[in-house]
This record gives sequence, C-alpha cells and structure tokens, in this order.
Amino acid sequence: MDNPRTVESASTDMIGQTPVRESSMLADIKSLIKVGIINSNLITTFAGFWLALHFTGSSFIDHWVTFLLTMAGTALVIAGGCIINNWYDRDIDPIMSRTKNRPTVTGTMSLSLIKGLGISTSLLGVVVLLFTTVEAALFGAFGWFVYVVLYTMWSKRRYTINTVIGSFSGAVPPLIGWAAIDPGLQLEAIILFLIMFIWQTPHFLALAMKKKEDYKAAGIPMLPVVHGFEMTKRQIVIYVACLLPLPIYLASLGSIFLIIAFTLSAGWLVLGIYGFFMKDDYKWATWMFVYSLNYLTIMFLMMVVVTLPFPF
Ligand code: HEM
Ligand SMILES: CC(C)=CCC/C(C)=C/CC/C(C)=C/COP(=O)(O)OP(=O)(O)O
Repeated sequence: MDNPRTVESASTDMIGQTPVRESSMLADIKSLIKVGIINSNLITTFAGFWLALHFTGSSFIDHWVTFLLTMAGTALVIAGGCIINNWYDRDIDPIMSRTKNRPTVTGTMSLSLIKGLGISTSLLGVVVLLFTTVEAALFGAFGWFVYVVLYTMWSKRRYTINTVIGSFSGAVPPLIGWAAIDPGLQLEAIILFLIMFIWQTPHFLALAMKKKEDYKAAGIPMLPVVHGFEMTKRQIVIYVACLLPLPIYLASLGSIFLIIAFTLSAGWLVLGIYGFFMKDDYKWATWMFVYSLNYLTIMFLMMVVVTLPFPF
C-alpha cells in the first residue's frame, strides 16, 4: 500500500532535526481526521437516520442506542479514512499551502503511528456499525473503500473525474444513517444520496479553483488545472442546476421544506451564473464554496426540523 513517491519519514527534516511546531496534540488529531468534514458528514448521517425513523413511523426514544452506535461508527469510519488519506498524501501535502501543516508533513506524529491509527479507527468504525445493521456497516465499508482506494490511491492523482469518484463516498453517510433503521431503504434515501452526490462537485470545484496553483504544483489533475476556469465554471453551474428538481421527490416533507430547498438551490444557481459576469474568479469561487457549506447545513437540518414531532 506504500506510495512509491513516499517520503521515508516525516519525523526528521533534511538535516536530521525533528521540526518543532507550536501545536497541541489535539490540533494534530483534528487536522488528521479532518474534523470539519466529519462534522458535516454527521449532519447528513443524522438526517438519514431521522428520516428513516419518520418514514417508518419509529420513535427516536426506542432507538437512541442505535443512534449513538450509528453516529460513533460513522465518525470512526470517516476519521479512519481521512487519517489514511493524509498518510497516503504525505508526499504531496508538503507542496500545498493548505495541507502543509498536517502532522503527516510536520512530523509531530510518527508515520507508523498515523498509519496504525488510520487502520484501527476504520476497523473499529465498521465493527461499531455492525451493532446497528449489517447493511449500515456495508455502506460504511463501501464509502471507506471508495474514498481511500478508488479516490485517494487511484483517481485523485490520475484523472479529472477524481471528484466524481470521490463523490460516491461523500454521498454514503445519509445511507448509513437510514440503513441503521431501515436496511431496505426507500426512494427518499436515494434522493438524499443523489443530493449529496451532485452537491460535492460544485462544493469542491469551487475550492479547486481557489487552490489551482497548489494543485498544479503538486501535479494533481483537478479540473481547473487541466481545463481552466471557464470549463470548471460551466461544470459547476450544470451540477448546481441538477440539484434544482431533486426536492420534488421529498414533497412529503411539506411545503415549507420545498420552498426553502428550492430557494437554496435557485440562489446557488443564480450565484453560479453570475460567475460568468464577475471579473474576480477567486472571489466568486470563495462565495460558491461558502454557499455550498451553508446549502448543505440548512438543507439537511431543515429535513429534520420539518419532521420534528410537535409538540416537541
Ligand atoms: C468529492 C468530495 C469532496 C471533496 C473533493 C472535498 C474537498 C474538500 C477540501 C479539499 C476541503 C478543504 C479542507 C482543508 O483545507 O483542510 C473541504 C472542506 C470542507 N468540506 Fe469538502 N470535500 C468533499 C466532500 C465533502 C462532503 C461530503 C462534506 C460534508 C458532508 C464536506 C464538507 C466540508 C466542510 C464542512 C469543509 C470546511 C471545513 C474544513 O475545512 O474542515 N465535503 N472539502
Ligand atoms: C463512509 C465514508 C468513509 C465516507 C467518506 C466521507 C468523506 C471523507 C467525504 C469527503 C470526500 C473527499 C474526496 C474529501 C477530500 O479529500 P482530499 O484528499 O481531496 O482532501 P485534502 O486535499 O484536504 O487531503
């Protein structure tokens, strides 16, 4: 599994000195597991879990242990995948300003410890999910395999469709949450998967535009590096437009949700099209990236809010 372009050890620098970095172990761990991405993925996992309760007429109180196992198991599987992703990318992360302070680069944690942590955390996560349903554990293992093997080790460094491949993994957490309650899934579960699958490309391509020079220096064939900004902006707008009709399939969540969902999607599309008239592509890409995070949070939290049992 070793990466041929591996830095033998990040624990010492060129003259054998261990680089010292003013950062706590906690900061290193948070950076290693990509805590920001985990937190957001747990929102979509919980939305899947909650809507499965809603559509099967089950009560949260009767499933609070399953809830804890689902959230813990999913967090562990994603954390394990992110740790191994960082371990594998230790040769390119020093080149990119965004990733050069990770412990896999600075050497504040040993690479063997990081590799062991990644494998054990991943395995623990799948085992914990097995205590919910086998299907939830299988979805977790699938998402891990796509992220670590098909995205990180295979497509990320070779093809511009790496983002599409990675999107299969990022769209899995809502299915983990749903399958923990209802292993057979329902149409609504597939719609959650599709929203996440489509959302990730504009989310990431906006970031890839901002970090184009970093990715170019690291030799990563992200779309803006290979095909430039105009093609990337067109792809972003097409993907955002594809999000527009999806809430129709969640009409059973009621008119308040539909109005909010359409407004969110239409707003993102208008901002996307505005990008063809803006002079500052970097400012536009920043707006699109920030909008993507708010879109995700509001959309999935609203799915829970509109299905809360009243009175609370
Ligand atoms: C193809 C799939 C995806 C790619 C390539 C991708 C890529 C990235 C990258 C490179 C960053 C910057 C992280 C950093 O600078 O450390 C980021 C940030 C972020 N991503 Fe994504 N991401 C993807 C999917 C997702 C998914 C599925 C979620 C949540 C459900 C998500 C949520 C976030 C959040 C919340 C941030 C900002 C917080 C942070 O920087 O830690 N991403 N993404
Ligand atoms: C069940 C399961 C494991 C789901 C995966 C959820 C998840 C981590 C989604 C994000 C996918 C992704 C491609 C992140 C960016 O990695 P990157 O290597 O491009 O980011 P980097 O450059 O910041 O390291």
